[in-house]
Amino acid sequence: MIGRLNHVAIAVPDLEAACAQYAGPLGAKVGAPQDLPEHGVTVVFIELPNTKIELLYPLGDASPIASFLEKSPAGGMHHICYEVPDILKARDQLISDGARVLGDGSAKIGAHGNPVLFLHPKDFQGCLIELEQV
Ligand SMILES: CC[C@H](C(=O)O)C(=O)SCCNC(=O)CCNC(=O)[C@H](O)C(C)(C)COP(=O)(O)OP(=O)(O)OC[C@H]1O[C@@H](n2cnc3c(N)ncnc32)[C@H](O)[C@@H]1OP(=O)(O)O
Ligand SMILES: [Co+2]
Repeated sequence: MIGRLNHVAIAVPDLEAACAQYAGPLGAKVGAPQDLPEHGVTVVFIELPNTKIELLYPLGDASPIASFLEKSPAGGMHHICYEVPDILKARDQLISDGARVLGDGSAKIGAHGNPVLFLHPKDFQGCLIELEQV
C-alpha cells in the first residue's frame, strides 16, 4: 500500500535556531516558514536529495506540537509520512485491519496541497504515521 517516503517530521522548540542549524552546519536547502492554522503548526521544509525533513513548531492554542513539546522540551522526531496513491482506499483498508485514524477520519489538505491523514502511533510501533495522497 505505502509508496515513497515523503517526509520525516521533527518537532522543534526554536524554529529559527533549527533552520539556522540546517542551513548552516548541515548545509541543507531550507524553505520559508508556512503557517497552517487548521493543523496548529508552522512548518519549514528542508529539501534533501532523496526526501524532505519537516520542521514543526506550535501554532495556536490547540496545537498537537505544544503537547508533544511539553513531554519532550528539547524536541524530537514527531512523525513519518508515506505516500499512497488513493488515500480513502488506504484509510478504509487500514480501518478494516483495526488501525485507528486520528481526528474525524476524513482526509484534510496538508502542507503540499494534497489530502493527508494520520494513524495512531500506538497502532504502529509507537510511530505516528501520516499518509499523503500523491
Ligand atoms: C498536515 C500538515 C503537515 C503536513 O505534513 O502536511 C503536518 O504534518 S502537521 C503535523 C501535526 N498534526 C498532527 O500530529 C495530527 C495528528 N496528531 C494527533 O492527533 C495527536 O498529536 C496524537 C493523537 C498523536 C497525540 O495526541 P496528544 O498529544 O493529545 O497525546 P496523547 O496523550 O493522547 O498521546 C497518546 C499516546 O501517544 C503518544 N504520542 C503522542 N504523540 C506521539 C508522537 N508524535 N509519536 C509517538 N507517540 C506519540 C503519547 O506519548 C501517548 O503515549 P502514552 O504511552 O500513553 O504516554
Ligand atoms: Co507532516
